[in-house]
Amino acid sequence: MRNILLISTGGTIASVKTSQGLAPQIGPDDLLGYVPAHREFCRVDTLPLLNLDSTNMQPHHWLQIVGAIREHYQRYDGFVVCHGTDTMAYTAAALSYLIQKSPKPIVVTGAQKPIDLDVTDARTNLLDSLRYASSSRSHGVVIVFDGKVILGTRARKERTKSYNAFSSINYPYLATIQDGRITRFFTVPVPDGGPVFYNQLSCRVGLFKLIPGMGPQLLLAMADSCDAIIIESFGVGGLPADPGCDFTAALTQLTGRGKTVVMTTQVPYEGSDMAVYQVGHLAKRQLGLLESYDMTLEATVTKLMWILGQTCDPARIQALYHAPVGLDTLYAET
Ligand SMILES: NC(=O)C[C@H](N)C(=O)O
Repeated sequence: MRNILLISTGGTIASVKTSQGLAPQIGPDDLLGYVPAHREFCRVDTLPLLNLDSTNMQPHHWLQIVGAIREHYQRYDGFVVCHGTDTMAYTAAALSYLIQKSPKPIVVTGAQKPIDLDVTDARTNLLDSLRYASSSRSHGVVIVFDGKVILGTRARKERTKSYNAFSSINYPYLATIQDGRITRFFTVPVPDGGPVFYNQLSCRVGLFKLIPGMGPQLLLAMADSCDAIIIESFGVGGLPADPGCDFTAALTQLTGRGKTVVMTTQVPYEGSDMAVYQVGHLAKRQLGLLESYDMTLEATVTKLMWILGQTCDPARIQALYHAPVGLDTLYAET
């Protein structure tokens, strides 16, 4: 029988109704009490780590989760982290950078409805997660939700209310879980030499979402508090150069100040490719912008936080950014 550590951090799964709306109050022992069938395939210990609506989840909380997994890594075969859905994709991506090459599974899960309701997705999600974490064929950071297994670097919350809240972006689902049966579509090889833990992040990463008519002033204002700025542009990625809102001078200024600037897209699927159009080509070739290609925004943000936690050397930042981690990108730029 496999030994699993269940770590609770709050979220709807652990919430109860209060006069001010849902608030997380159910601890991990009680969560486990709702899924007695887990006893057929695993032994579970519990760790009440945090009690947050995931809107309040901060990078220092990610480091706390990593610290807990690191401390108990040798003692358990797998880990299940119960988490709110709102920022779950960020946490799963952050854990994928902070715990690399893990031969043991680290499953992040949650629910759209509290576990104490009669009609809820919480019990299925928790039981599926324990089952996936109990398999010797599982490893690395994943989200298990609504019967799907999604790579930690590829998840995005796409629905605010439905049970099928999460999608895998620009990458197939690893597996489905239905009626207790895991169907694996392919096996991601376990990298040698793991696990590798990291314990530093930088919060000096910002996001600038472009809308028509917006000038570069706000972007420039971000420079004081950010070492890396992600520009969420249109289509495959480009920068306006209209005389009324020309971004060229602002970008030259930012990169001249040593800022890392990454282009990503507002379009949900298929990613960026700045070389396609003149509006992107110039920014990439002349202004030295990086781009996210097929990476999710969540992965781009947390990868930059992880990189800036280690170095401020531009060449090293670029090299780390372009090196795929946890299959976060299928593009390798040299
Ligand atoms: N479904 C949920 O878990 C939403 C909740 N607000 C959270 O992210 O903590």
